[in-house]
Amino acid sequence: MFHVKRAAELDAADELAGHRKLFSLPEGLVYLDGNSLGALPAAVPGRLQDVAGREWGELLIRSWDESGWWTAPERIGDRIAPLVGAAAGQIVVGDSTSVNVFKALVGAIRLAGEERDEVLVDATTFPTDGYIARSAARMTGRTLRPVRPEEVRDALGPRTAAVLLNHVDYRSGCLYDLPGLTAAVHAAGALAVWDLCHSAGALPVGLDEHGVDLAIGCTYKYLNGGPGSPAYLYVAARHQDRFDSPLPGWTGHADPFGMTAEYAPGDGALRGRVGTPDILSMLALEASLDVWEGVDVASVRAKSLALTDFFVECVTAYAPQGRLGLVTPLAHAERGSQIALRCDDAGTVMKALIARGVVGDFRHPDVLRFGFAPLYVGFADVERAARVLAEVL
Ligand SMILES: Cc1ncc(COP(=O)(O)O)c(C=O)c1O
Ligand SMILES: Nc1c(O)cccc1C(=O)C[C@H](N)C(=O)O
Repeated sequence: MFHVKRAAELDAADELAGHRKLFSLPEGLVYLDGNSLGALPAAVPGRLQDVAGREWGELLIRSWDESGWWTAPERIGDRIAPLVGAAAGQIVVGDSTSVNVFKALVGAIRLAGEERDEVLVDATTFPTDGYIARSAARMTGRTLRPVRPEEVRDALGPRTAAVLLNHVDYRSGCLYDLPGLTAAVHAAGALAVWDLCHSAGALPVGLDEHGVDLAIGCTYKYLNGGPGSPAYLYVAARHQDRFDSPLPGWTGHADPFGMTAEYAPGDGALRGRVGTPDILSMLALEASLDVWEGVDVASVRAKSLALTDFFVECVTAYAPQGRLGLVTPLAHAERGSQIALRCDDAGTVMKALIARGVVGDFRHPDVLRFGFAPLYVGFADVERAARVLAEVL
């Protein structure tokens, strides 16, 4: 009873509580998987109908200009920029995260110069980053060295060209020290490339403030862009002139409609563009970003920590002793916006939870993962999730 009452008090005091009505969520569902696929902002279906019916159906090819389709990648990049602490003109939206990992890492290796022949990658990373890093290193004649994030500082040296790191680990929910690690990478004369998939929209990133070189992230998690929504690429302004994309497609050309045989890169963020933007997904993302109007990322972070603290508190109070192990660090400075719990039969437990209306996910081999999206998850949801988890166990 204590935790039910406490949840009601916390919800009553929650300044972001009003944002939940901006989302379409099934009645009675506790959705704790916004770190994999964010919920649907209620305004998106109407906007998509307009894009398909009027902009595509009626205006047809005129929409590239008249509906602003052509400039959508940079325009939407500028909408994402304040959420990750970047000034305008440094982010371009398009392609998948995997493709942007490739652009960013090869771009960073090229910026670092020929004499630096080693690339460091987080050994515990979400697999696609590791796969792409291996290929990027192979193609550029560098050696790939996978290291655990805590080993990065010792691994840096005069050979290091670039380091690809995750701001928040997808499995453990561990938040890494982006300012400190970026500074260490710079002290070694290398470039830092950060994957923001699990932090953007959940906590302050401070790309400009901390001097990050390049970054990428998806938009379908805490940014609620929808399944397969395009990812983004950040190239710090100071690197843009020398950023040499390994995928120099025609839409990143200085004069795309000049259709010249020679490639001449465009200025600024648009140099990160490749081919024709995926307009339907991109404009769904643009509409979904309206939910951030007037939202301060610091208040999102404060609520995220309160939600995750409360979840740990409820699980500790309700769950049978010894059945669960906490994977995510308790220290706020080391925690993203998810709680990962180790449990022997995690796969079966998660299926049972989902059947009872509490959606999280299972990650091999034994992790129950719960993501807390502060714009639409409340404290009563948290209490219910912990209670149902305890019942299932
Ligand atoms: C850290 C990280 N990088 C990359 C990806 C995915 O890449 P893509 O959007 O290309 O599927 C994910 C999750 O899907 C992720 O968690
Ligand atoms: N991107 C995904 C997809 O297309 C299907 C299923 C899941 C995903 C994910 O986002 C996985 C996610 N990056 C993770 O943290 O596990």
